[in-house]
Amino acid sequence: MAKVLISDKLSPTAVQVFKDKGVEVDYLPDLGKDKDKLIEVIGQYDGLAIRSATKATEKVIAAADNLKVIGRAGIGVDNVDIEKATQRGIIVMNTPFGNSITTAEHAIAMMFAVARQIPAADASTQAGKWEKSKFMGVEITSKTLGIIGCGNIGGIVATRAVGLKMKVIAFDPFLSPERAVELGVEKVELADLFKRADFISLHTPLTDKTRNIVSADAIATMKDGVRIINCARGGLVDEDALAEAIKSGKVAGAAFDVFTNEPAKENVLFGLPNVVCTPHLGASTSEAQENVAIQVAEQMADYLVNGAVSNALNMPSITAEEAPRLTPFVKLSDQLGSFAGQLTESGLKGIRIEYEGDVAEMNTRALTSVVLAGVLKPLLQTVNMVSAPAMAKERGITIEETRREQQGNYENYIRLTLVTERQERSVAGTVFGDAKPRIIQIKGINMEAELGENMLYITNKDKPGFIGRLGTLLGTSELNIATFNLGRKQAGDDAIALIEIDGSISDAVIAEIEALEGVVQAKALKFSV
Ligand SMILES: NC(=O)C1=CN([C@@H]2O[C@H](COP(=O)(O)OP(=O)(O)OC[C@H]3O[C@@H](n4cnc5c(N)ncnc54)[C@H](O)[C@@H]3O)[C@@H](O)[C@H]2O)C=CC1
Ligand SMILES: O=C(O)CCC(=O)C(=O)O
Repeated sequence: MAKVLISDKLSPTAVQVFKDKGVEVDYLPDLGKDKDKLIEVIGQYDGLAIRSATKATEKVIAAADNLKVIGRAGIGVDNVDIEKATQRGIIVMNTPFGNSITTAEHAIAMMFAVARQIPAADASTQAGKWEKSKFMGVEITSKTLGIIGCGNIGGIVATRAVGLKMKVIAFDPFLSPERAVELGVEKVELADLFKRADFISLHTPLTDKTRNIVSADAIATMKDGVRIINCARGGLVDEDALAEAIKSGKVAGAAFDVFTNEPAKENVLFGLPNVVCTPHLGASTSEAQENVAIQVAEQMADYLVNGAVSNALNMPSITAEEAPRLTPFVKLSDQLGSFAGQLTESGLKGIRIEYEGDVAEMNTRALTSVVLAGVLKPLLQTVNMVSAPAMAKERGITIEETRREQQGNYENYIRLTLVTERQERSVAGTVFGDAKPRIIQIKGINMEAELGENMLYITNKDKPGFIGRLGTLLGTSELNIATFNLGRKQAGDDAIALIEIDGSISDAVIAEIEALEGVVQAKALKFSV
């Protein structure tokens, strides 16, 4: 039974979802803060469910010998080393929509708070002062809100702000003109946004491009009295530059939920006039936490139990509905990759995968990942379908995928061609109605073979007497033949034999086979069945 660790505070519903789906679960919500303890125990688990306190660092991942999936109950995955997880074949998934409304509402709440200085006015009033003239605010109606990053959360903020009668402008290189119209926003360039906005709200991830997107230079181009809201990620705004701009009066206020260093026990913005801060509360509503907890548990359990993949950041999705239909093709892809990989001895330069017929309509991205993992496995023991595309890329192997409708007799087939420094070698297979994968062609030679755990692959000169000699040798070596498949192009050409053996084939037997008259190549191949 798969076992999951929840190492951050997650709604208890997640525990129930895991249990209902047949996954064992340990709920240790404080463990995420104790990185040494996490490293000590992580090796026992197949899944790790987290929020933001747990840092799935390189060290944690290196110790995670059984880990298959990390699930983030939330959106940002900057607390997960995705590259290292991918290299170890661990899927990283998030819940991209479960807390978007809640976070957008927090941004709107922060905009009001900074427009009307509500926190400071509250503190003053409850302290018994009645400082009515001190807390003069501004209306937001008819003001311009500049949104940087107009994805899920930015888009919700935009529609709420339009409802509040604001003029909304947005900078987002991936925002299509159609979506901008749908949201009621004007798409603008960043420099234009800085010049025109009365309020600026950030909603991008933190990347090399977005780090300090609000810099000292950017602030200098803004309107005097601008107010800045950050409920996305610390580091999007240069906090020192903003602090100076608040002190000088250039910026009239800032509302921050996220900080460059978290937990933010101290920060250059703290205590400045009209700065409103919350401790990364954007996603903290009961509704959002229930949503993300249920969603992450369902996604992780679906993967661990059925192989369905959703919202993975390092792997194509496989829906629960398509997983059963895809399963025989996953097996075929694995067998083709493994077959070709085990026969490849010289430097691999390129991999071509052709999908024809029914299979071309399926999730070929996932199948391609499986093929790649099969090909690379003889070289890289730890590779799997998650890590294979990155590992192939790292090694400069080009991947070409083509898909077409049925043209020949087979309702579906997959042909894999490996391009090495010396040659091109191809192998093709199909899945019949019985859901069993079959090899149908090797190096252009037709045959129909099912692969078992131990296979003997032989290329030989097609001359009389060879099969007899081989049979005798296998018999005297006490190797029982389970199935025997032969193929050749024309009489007298090279022929191929693919033989299933009950038991493993030693190097000594392979050497004896190689010594038989007419043998060009002999190899013992192993498959997972
Ligand atoms: N404060 C909190 O508790 C929470 C914070 N967040 C954070 O909010 C942010 C936004 O989340 P979502 O809207 O769900 O993400 P999303 O992926 O739906 O949207 C992000 C948008 O940023 C845009 N973008 C990327 N690079 C850009 C650039 N250089 N300039 C301008 N736009 C750029 C993308 O095109 C995309 O449309 C994330 O950083 C996420 O981690 C999310 C949930 C809760
Ligand atoms: O889990 C949380 O409280 C933080 C949520 C968040 O920052 C995110 O989903 O990106």
